[in-house]
Amino acid sequence: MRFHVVGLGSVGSLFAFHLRRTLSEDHPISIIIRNRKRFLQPPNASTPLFVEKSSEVSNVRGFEWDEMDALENRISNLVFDESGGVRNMFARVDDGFEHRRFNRYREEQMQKNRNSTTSLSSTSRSSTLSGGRFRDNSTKIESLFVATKAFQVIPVLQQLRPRMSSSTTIVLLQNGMGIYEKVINELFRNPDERPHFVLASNTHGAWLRKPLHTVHAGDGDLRFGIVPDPQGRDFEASTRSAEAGVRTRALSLDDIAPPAFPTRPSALPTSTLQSNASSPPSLTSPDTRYASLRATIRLLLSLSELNPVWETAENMQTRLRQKLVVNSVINPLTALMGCRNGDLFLWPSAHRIAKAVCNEASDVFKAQTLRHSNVNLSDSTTRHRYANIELDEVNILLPRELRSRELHLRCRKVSKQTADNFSSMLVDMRKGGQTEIDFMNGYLHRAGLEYGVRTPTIDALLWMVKLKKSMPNVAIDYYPHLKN
Ligand SMILES: CC(C)(CO)[C@@H](O)C(=O)[O-]
Repeated sequence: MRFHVVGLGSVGSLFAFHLRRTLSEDHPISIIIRNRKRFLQPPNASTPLFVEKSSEVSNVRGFEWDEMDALENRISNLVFDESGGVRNMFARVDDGFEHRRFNRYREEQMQKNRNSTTSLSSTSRSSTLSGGRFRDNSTKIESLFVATKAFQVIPVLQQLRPRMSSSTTIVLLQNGMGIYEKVINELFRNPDERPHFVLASNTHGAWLRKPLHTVHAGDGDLRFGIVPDPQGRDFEASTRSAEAGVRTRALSLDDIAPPAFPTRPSALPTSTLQSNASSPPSLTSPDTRYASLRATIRLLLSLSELNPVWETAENMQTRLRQKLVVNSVINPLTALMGCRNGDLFLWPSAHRIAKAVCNEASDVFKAQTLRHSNVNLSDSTTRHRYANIELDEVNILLPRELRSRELHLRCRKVSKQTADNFSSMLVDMRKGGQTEIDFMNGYLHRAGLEYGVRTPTIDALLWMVKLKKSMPNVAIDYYPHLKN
């Protein structure tokens, strides 16, 4: 079975490295790159990926490289009007230099595009140019690890969608929350045609020394959970099994699909999970639809150096929310202050801001939990009781990890564990690129509005990051006397 990886930042590179090291050579790994011009030499099967850990550098080779057409890639985010002119632009740019260069020649490219896509502009009022525009690759995608930035997921999946089906498995590895919901709403509304989704949360510290060379700076873990099946298959049946004793109830690959078809599991790494299914399904079995999901989960479990943990869907939601808060504290504060993660909590003011964010986020989670719990608010006594209580009293319904104090402790712990790192948001901002703030503080802000919870500190950080990103950093140059 073939696995694809898209997004070759620090996390994507670390993943691709460990996938290649773990999988037998019978299983090709294709790295989808968005622009070969970013490489000094076009990559090929002997192009290595390097990972540096504790000053020791290792490398692996043997990848296949899929190239998204650079021009198609850029123009796929342009929305054209009837005359072929640009109506709106969601240009995905990697840094300020790319942006400026892109601006310089976009008119020329657009002109070429207008000439070659007249039918597009004449048939629709407003269309996006997208959909499988790979120059020379149309391989079907069975399993895809998406390690791009959160804001790149939609355009990238939009382009790859023609190569996917309801049997494909997509692993989302982004920081932040709300990405899966956006993907479903914008790209896969029909549950019958929807691929399988796995949500993952990575806490390993990693940064790119240069393209294709990742520094694995701090050990963390890799938690992942399968999004419940719209077709109703229960991926967690074994955890509820009446036959198994409480101690032996665990997630089982056999709840996803029986083994041995069609992924030649002898060629996959040996899973620590034992299979107890009797016989492989037939060629026409509906289990073929779930084969890539089983193989992907099995592969994730075998990435032992990344400390993988398969979580139930419910536990995964807790993990994702916990990480969301850590990111909503550390990322904007380090990006605004221009400091390393470990510098933050040396200062009482940072603690105050972090505590306020954790309180607000925990209140949002309590309100969400209350709304989705079994508390029957149509019952007037219960409604009266809950209408008058402080959100604190709902603590009992909230997983311990999402209580304010625990969240604050978690922020401090991550800041310490990644003390020498520059956060991804600080790096994005310094490169002049887009940040993931809309999927971090932005997600909590929107949830606060939806559940009627005020989030003033979360919002202030959100607007300040946006302000910092948009305001040119020149003011001081106009007033030289202020520099002394
Ligand atoms: C947690 C975090 C801030 C640690 O570096 C990381 O998720 C990041 O940089 O986004």
